[in-house]
Amino acid sequence: MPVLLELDHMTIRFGGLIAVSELNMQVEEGKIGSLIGPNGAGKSTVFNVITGIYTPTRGKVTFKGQNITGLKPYAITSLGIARTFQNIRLFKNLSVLDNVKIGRHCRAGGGIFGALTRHPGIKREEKTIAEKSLSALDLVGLTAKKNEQARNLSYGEQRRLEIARALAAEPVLLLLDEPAAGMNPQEKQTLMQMILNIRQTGVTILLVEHDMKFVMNISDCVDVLDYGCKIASGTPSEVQKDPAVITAYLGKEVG
Ligand SMILES: Nc1ncnc2c1ncn2[C@@H]1O[C@H](COP(=O)(O)OP(=O)(O)OP(=O)(O)O)[C@@H](O)[C@H]1O
Repeated sequence: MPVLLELDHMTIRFGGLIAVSELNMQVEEGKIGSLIGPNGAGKSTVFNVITGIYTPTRGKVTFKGQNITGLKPYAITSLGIARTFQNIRLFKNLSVLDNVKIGRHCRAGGGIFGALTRHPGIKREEKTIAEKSLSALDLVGLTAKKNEQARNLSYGEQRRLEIARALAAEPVLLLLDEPAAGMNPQEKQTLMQMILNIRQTGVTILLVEHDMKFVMNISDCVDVLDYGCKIASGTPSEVQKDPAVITAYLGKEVG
């Protein structure tokens, strides 16, 4: 499969701390990749570099063959990378559907003038936003709750709503930061099926996740970070057997 995302010797420092060092990593089109590692290993920092929140100190990020290093977050989103965050970031007083529509803003071109004048192009655009948002809700199984206030959803549903919002941007690559955090086993099962369904639609997925069972069950390939350095990379079964990974997770079960 062609490589969709590539990090080439990506390094990022915060003052004296090297948070990620010389990271080489690839995500192939159509795959589910995972980035794992103990607390503070640098996983979220990698997501923040890919999405343009941080500019790497050294190295390069390539997406669909284009160098995206140092581009602004909105530019990266409009090229086709969307993400969710570790903590829930919903507008709790808005409806479920409106929360998803917000995720679509990067694809909307009408601007404030068009919105105020109710230009016909804007009406068409609003129709597209509604349709795309509804299909994102369908993918995460929340269609029936579209008119509910986000605050009334269960925890697992709120996390799925965040994924729908990211999907509304019609990403080619979806980054999920600890999607299973805080979920019960039933919610994790639903989430896993949902991620597989999203992949079926052609979206490539990269996740950061602490739940090893979840990672090992769903991933095509796994990269392991420890103290900002990549210590292993491979299929789930290769990574689980890797002595460096076992040492990094000493005392914890990998898989
Ligand atoms: N903006 C920042 N300024 C200074 N240091 C930072 C910043 N962001 C991250 N770090 C540091 O970089 C290192 C990597 O942090 P990061 O959050 O990427 O790890 P992580 O693997 O995602 O951890 P966790 O699993 O706990 O979320 C940590 O030592 C962290 O304290």
